Amino acid sequence: MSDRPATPLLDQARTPQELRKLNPGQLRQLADELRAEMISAVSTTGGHLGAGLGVVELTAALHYVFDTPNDVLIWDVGHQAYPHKILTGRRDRIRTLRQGGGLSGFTKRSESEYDPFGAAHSSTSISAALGFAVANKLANKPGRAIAVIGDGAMSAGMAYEAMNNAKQAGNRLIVVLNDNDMSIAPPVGALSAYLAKIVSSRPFLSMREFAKRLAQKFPRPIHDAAKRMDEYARGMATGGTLFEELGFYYVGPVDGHNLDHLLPILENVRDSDHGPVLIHVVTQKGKGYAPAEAASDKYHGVQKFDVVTGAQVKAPPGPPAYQNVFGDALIREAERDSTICAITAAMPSGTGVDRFAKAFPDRTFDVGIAEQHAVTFAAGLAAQGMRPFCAIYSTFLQRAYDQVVHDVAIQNLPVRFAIDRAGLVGADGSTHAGSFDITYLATLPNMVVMAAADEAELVHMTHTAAMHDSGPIAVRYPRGGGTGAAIPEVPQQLPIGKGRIVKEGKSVAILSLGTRLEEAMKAAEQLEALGLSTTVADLRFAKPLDEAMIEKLLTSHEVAVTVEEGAIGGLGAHVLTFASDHGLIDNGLKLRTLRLPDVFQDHDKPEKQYAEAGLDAESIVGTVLAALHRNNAGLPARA
Ligand SMILES: Cc1ncc(C[n+]2csc(CCOP(=O)(O)OP(=O)(O)O)c2C)c(N)n1
Ligand SMILES: CC(=O)[C@@H](O)[C@H](O)COP(=O)(O)O
Ligand SMILES: [Mg+2]
Repeated sequence: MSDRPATPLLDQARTPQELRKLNPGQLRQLADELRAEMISAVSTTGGHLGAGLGVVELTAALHYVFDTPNDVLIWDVGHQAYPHKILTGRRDRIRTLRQGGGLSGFTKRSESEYDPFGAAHSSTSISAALGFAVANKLANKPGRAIAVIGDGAMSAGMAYEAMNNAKQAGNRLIVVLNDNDMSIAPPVGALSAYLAKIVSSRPFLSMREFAKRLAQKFPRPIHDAAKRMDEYARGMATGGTLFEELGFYYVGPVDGHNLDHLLPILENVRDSDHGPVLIHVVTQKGKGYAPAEAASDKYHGVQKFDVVTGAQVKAPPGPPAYQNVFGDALIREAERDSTICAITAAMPSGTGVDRFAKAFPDRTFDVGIAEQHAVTFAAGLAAQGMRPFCAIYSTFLQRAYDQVVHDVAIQNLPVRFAIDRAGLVGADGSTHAGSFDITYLATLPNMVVMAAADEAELVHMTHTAAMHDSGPIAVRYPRGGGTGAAIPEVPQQLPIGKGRIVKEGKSVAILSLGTRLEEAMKAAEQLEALGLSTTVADLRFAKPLDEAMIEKLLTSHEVAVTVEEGAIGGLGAHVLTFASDHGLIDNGLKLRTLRLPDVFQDHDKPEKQYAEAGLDAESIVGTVLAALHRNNAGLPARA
């Protein structure tokens, strides 16, 4: 055994074309180098680590066996795609991950030809891959579509809708089920138990075993490929019955870290002339990095960290995160009221429901990545007398919009929606921005929509929601920590549809919603310094509006500006409509609405995103001065 260090291989595998020039025996070393590179990169950027560590071998094997990008490779969610990015020409930029102007933390079409389909919201990969496969078939073009979907993502209904429809793709569609027995939290539900049963009840499918069974099954050449595949799949009885009943040929379970097994099995599936095939690959989230393997969350999402110790660089101690303020406030409500319960869609820690679960395990429901089910499940609970809090990020609630309309709002059921990650979220970028919930909820009859300006307001609004039995109600709040406002000992029940004047003034009125209040107050200070007396109102409700307060403000100030952490169609639109309906803009009022721009903003630091969106203090001041035809010195603007 030579004691000379092995020649690094990662430098020779900058693209899949280069990778495929290596011989199979070199892939083990390549995978080790790839894993080390990923750990090093993420230690400097932070981001999603555990999922990518679990698919290092799988990534190398898929790009080695399949002719990417002609064979399209679609990663579900895409948070595990850092090794994929390193092997597809982006190693030089991998340390720009999730930073302004840098690589996205998920797959993104505009970023690379090797990212045929963008992701970030889970469970879309099989549908997308099926689209590519059928398109190839219709165009009589070669090329397969491979969807890599996790066991967590496989708990969403959309995955079954796609599999139910997949037969038409034949052998052009391959689904790789990456089963690491983890979601963000441990997986839940019957599917997780089913997969565990398969994995625990039989050895990994080795190539020798695979070939032996194949030979046993087909001693004589069978010319009819369909018959061959059918017998091989059925006869092998490897337990993937659920998938076989959906029309897939199940192959597995396969050890996803054993390249000696992975490569030949993938080659066989590639060359099979029948399908679709589902390969059940078993991996370990966090594989190959001891601190991640030992962590309960397998380092799903990490801050920058010390590679040697795994110690993450903790943010300086600040106010409690909104998710935890909500979790604790809900516990207080549940102590008082035994009908209060909490539902999360696979995001217990991100929503603060994990805290509630410790206090009230019997009244906590993690339904898996199943937002549509979560909402209608909550509607059923409410219809039968419970007071359910459905805690779902703004962006993920988009997936359950029809359930909100059809099952909750139309029936006027008292479901409470705790909408975290409202507004811009920073590093996760446009796929995770909570831009639309004001628009998509405040337009619904019966719906009450609140926005917390700080953590004290969140406590009051959680209580208000708990006490609101006459129909659906939502409270939205942003990602991260609050303003440091004191957490009230006794939560107040806020009068529905009533805002509050935070600062009295005379000539300018800023109508703020949610946590833009801080910037609104800074803007008011700047405007006062320019001689413009400014009122600041925290509207608290996007629906119903505080019409009396708004009418008073609009008829007693020269300029009025609404500001919200939401896209067009939200608070500003409702205030404009109210003003128009009541003739409040007929006599020269200068009314302006500040909202998110009509673009999907890329990832960056949230404060930068809000400045870019024109929702910071400077932009509010600029809007007022422009309305008054003045410049930033407060002087009349030159004609
Ligand atoms: C619709 C939707 N809901 C929730 C999430 C948040 N989320 C991101 S990754 C993840 C867990 C995914 O588990 P799995 O598919 O098993 O992938 P793994 O991290 O184990 O590789 C969740 C719930 C999401 N991305 N999309
Ligand atoms: C990949 C994914 O969708 C989640 O991991 C998400 O990134 C979590 O977002 P937070 O970090 O805001 O909880
Ligand atoms: Mg998983």
